[in-house]
Amino acid sequence: MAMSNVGIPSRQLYIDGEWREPVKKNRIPIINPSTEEIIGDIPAATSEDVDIAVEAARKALARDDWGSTTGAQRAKYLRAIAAKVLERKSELATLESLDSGKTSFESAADMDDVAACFEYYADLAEALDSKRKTPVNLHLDSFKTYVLREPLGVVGLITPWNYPLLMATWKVAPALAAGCAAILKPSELASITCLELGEICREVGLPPGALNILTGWGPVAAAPLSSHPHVDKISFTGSVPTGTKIMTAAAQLVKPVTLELGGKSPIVVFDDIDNLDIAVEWALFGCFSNAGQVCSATSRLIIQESIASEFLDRLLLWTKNIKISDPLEEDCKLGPIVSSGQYEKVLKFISNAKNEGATILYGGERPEHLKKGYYVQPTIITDVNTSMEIWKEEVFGPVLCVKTFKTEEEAIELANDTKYGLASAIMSKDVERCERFTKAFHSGIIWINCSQPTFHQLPWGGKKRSGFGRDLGEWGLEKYLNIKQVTEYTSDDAWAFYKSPSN
Ligand SMILES: NC(=O)C1=CN([C@@H]2O[C@H](COP(=O)(O)OP(=O)(O)OC[C@H]3O[C@@H](n4cnc5c(N)ncnc54)[C@H](O)[C@@H]3O)[C@@H](O)[C@H]2O)C=CC1
Ligand code: BAL
Ligand code: NA
Repeated sequence: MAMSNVGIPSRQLYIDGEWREPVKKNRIPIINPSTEEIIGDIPAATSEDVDIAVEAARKALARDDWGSTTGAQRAKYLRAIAAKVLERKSELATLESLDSGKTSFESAADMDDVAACFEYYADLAEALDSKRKTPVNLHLDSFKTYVLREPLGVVGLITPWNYPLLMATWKVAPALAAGCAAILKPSELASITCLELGEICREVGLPPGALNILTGWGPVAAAPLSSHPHVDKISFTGSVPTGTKIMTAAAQLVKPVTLELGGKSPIVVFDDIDNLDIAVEWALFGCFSNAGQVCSATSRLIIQESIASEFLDRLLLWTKNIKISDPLEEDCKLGPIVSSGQYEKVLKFISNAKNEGATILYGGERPEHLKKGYYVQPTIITDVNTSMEIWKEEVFGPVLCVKTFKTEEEAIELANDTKYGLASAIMSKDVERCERFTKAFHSGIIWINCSQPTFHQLPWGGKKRSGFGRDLGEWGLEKYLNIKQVTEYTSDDAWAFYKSPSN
């Protein structure tokens, strides 16, 4: 087994710029999914702590050191955070792998993305200063008008475990760039690196209360944010059932939400591809990277019948070549599933598929050489029909299901045959066909001749049951802004709607 010299820090809740013990003093064990061992614990916040954090956030907004900052001043904090993340990159990446089971290569890439995302929103924060006040010309002499972009207020950011620090950053960086005060609630399954973000904020001198980090159980530590009268918005990434609960609670207060809820994304492969192996590798990466625990995983392979057999043969060879091991081992390409609960869920999806009549072409079990840890082999399932659970439901594990098609019409129908709409991929060298599919796919993200590359300049989010609103890019910043119109009457003349009593 790969050994790590990195110790697990023992932290409290990060509230008002300092570490605070939760009011109820409870803690939650941290489990390393590759050993199934308890390696530390995190504080478990309750509604009492949420109230304290919300108050700290409100005070930060009311104080000049945060509430009156310019975008350029906030950019300095964001850049300092990015620099600290890079300084601690190797340690943070190891912590991410120990907590979530991510391969060390993927954890290190996440830390680079985290730093780059803070840098990107630092740029946008600076650019916001010139857009803060935009005059609007009405072609009327009697009015002067303008539009202000202001921080929306106190925002609740509820994030998942599949990219723990990166998904938090997709929300924290733009929220701080906008000038909001935020309360981050990471997933109880992987919170270590998000707590370290608290230490980084303390070290760079981020004004107290601008970012508060509460770890704990979802229904106890996160639900109170959705129903809190002084939380102005919720931005959430996670499951559909939890997204529904958050939206229901927020609706009672007409609180805006953005929801990123995962999917069952298709990858459509045509027989005109130039290079089979290149397409095979994208199909593999699209479903097995991060052990398939990716909201945008292209977990439905829809392949043209004429090349299906050859494609599957190559896919099998590539799949057998994937190194499954402790995520800290060199060249590991598939680590464990994040938790025992998720592991059991993935295995159940596979056994249900078998019981419904599908064929497990490869995998489906714990790898023989790994006796401990929540490992599942990369799994390829064929003989799938569209009424099966494995075709319809998000597995969130390394499980690819395969269907074939003959015509373009059939391919698009299969691709869109899902309640979700996050991402869709097409592999074809026919440029016009790719354009037709770009238009026909019902999703927020389109990949052409690839699957999964993600850039923080581009909007991220879906439609249908995958949710609404966008993270990343300028769209990821806009949602944390209040758009305020200001209309000033500048004429010396009376308005003269009513008859004046003095005439
Ligand atoms: N869209 C995505 O990126 C993700 C999708 N998922 C999907 O969700 C499934 C279950 O994973 P979970 O960890 O159980 O996801 P989840 O949706 O329950 O957890 C995500 C976050 O929501 C919080 N949460 C839980 N209950 C809450 C409530 N009542 N109110 C407010 N926040 C609450 C959790 O503490 C966590 O921080 C996965 O198998 C996968 O299908 C999971 C993680 C990420
Ligand atoms: N590339 C990843 C984003 C997600 O799974 O949410
Ligand atoms: Na963990």
